[in-house]
Amino acid sequence: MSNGNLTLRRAIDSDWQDIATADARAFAFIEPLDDEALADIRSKVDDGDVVVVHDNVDPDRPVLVGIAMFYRMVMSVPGGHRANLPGLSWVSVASTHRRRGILRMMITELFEQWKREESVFSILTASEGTIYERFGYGPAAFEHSVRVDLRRAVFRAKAPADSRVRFGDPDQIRERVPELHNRWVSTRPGAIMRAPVWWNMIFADRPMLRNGRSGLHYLLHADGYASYRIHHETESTSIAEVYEIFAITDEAHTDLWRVLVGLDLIPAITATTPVDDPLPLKLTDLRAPAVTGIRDSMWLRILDVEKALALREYGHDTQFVLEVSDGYRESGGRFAVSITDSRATVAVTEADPTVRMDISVLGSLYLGGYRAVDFAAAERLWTVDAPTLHAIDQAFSTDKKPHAGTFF
Ligand SMILES: CC(=O)SCCNC(=O)CCNC(=O)[C@H](O)C(C)(C)COP(=O)(O)OP(=O)(O)OC[C@H]1O[C@@H](n2cnc3c(N)ncnc32)[C@H](O)[C@@H]1OP(=O)(O)O
Repeated sequence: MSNGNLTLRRAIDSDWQDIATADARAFAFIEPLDDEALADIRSKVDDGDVVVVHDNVDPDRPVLVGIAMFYRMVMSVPGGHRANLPGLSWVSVASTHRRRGILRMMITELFEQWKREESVFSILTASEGTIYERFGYGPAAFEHSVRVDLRRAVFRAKAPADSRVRFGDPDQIRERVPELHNRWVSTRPGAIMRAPVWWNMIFADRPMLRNGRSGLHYLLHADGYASYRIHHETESTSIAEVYEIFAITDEAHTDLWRVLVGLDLIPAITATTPVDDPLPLKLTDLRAPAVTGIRDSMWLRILDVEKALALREYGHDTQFVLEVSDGYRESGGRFAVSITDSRATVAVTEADPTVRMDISVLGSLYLGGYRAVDFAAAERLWTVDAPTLHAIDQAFSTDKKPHAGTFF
């Protein structure tokens, strides 16, 4: 594909050093990824899933000015079904070439590929909140940043007589952690499964990506694990930063957090948690874990409304005619939706709509991260009457809030 002096093609082997340089500039890294870290990334993506744009004003010296790629990922939807889907990532355009339509050119190319491949959804983690809605993505999962004050963190329940948590040695970690994570994926909508190549990068724990923090310490439980780093917050104080904590059972969640809040000689722990994490309810002082931030951790784009609606389970049986607008592609239309025994049958219809919304709003509702009543209050979702809104709200709500668990 070409557009004036710009050409778009799939990446080849010799592009990767330029990709690393361009990526470091675009994302304000101190240094480009080194050879090892770049090899880790390359092991997770096929060059055929990476698009690059060159400026050919000087045909002897084409300059790389745009990159976009996608990972082939698997995500859990409400009810536990796992969907294959492209995860858009590494999107960048050189500062010298911004706002000339290069992002749009690359996304259009990838959407064409996903159409050929009959993808039902696409996901991404967004660098800014204003870029991706125009392409039909909606914020779909959120996470809290928390800082736990260890002087105030006391569990209500007594500690069990026997500790059920152990530090893992490297062999145990490699053997058990991927299996525990895979079991956790089934417990949350929006949870992203990790292929073995993703684990290689995590277990390699490259010093370059630690930003001066310690290596990872792993805590293992029969039904979960946690990993954390120590870092100097001030010259005289170190704190622990939880890298990840995934618990399949409530008991494992309590046991792992009990060990973390019992770490010696540090005043605080920071962590990223699901927005409905029960830790504050387990402590005598609910203010011990202070929420220091909330982040839209994953955005979802529905590419095929009929298939997407039929894939998940629902919290309430109902019928409605849904009109979806899609200003970027042709995924919208009118759909008769009938939910019985938590499953939906969906068919294209000419009937008058009883619910209307943009495709990005449907993406935001799909995993249960937002409620329909909130979008109605924001005047971004219309229903024919209040009972219809209530029914839609009940149908799309989930017991647990979505949590992706993997940044990409
Ligand atoms: C999934 C991910 O990888 S998220 C990471 C995204 N990358 C970054 O944040 C790295 C730094 N930023 C960049 O590299 C670039 O500024 C990009 C990729 C965000 C945008 O690239 P550009 O080529 O300038 O975008 P392009 O000109 O195609 O713009 C497409 C549309 O998005 C809009 N847009 C682009 N960037 C932004 C922005 N930062 N904020 C708001 N709107 C934006 C444009 O106005 C344009 O709107 P329109 O077509 O509806 O009129």
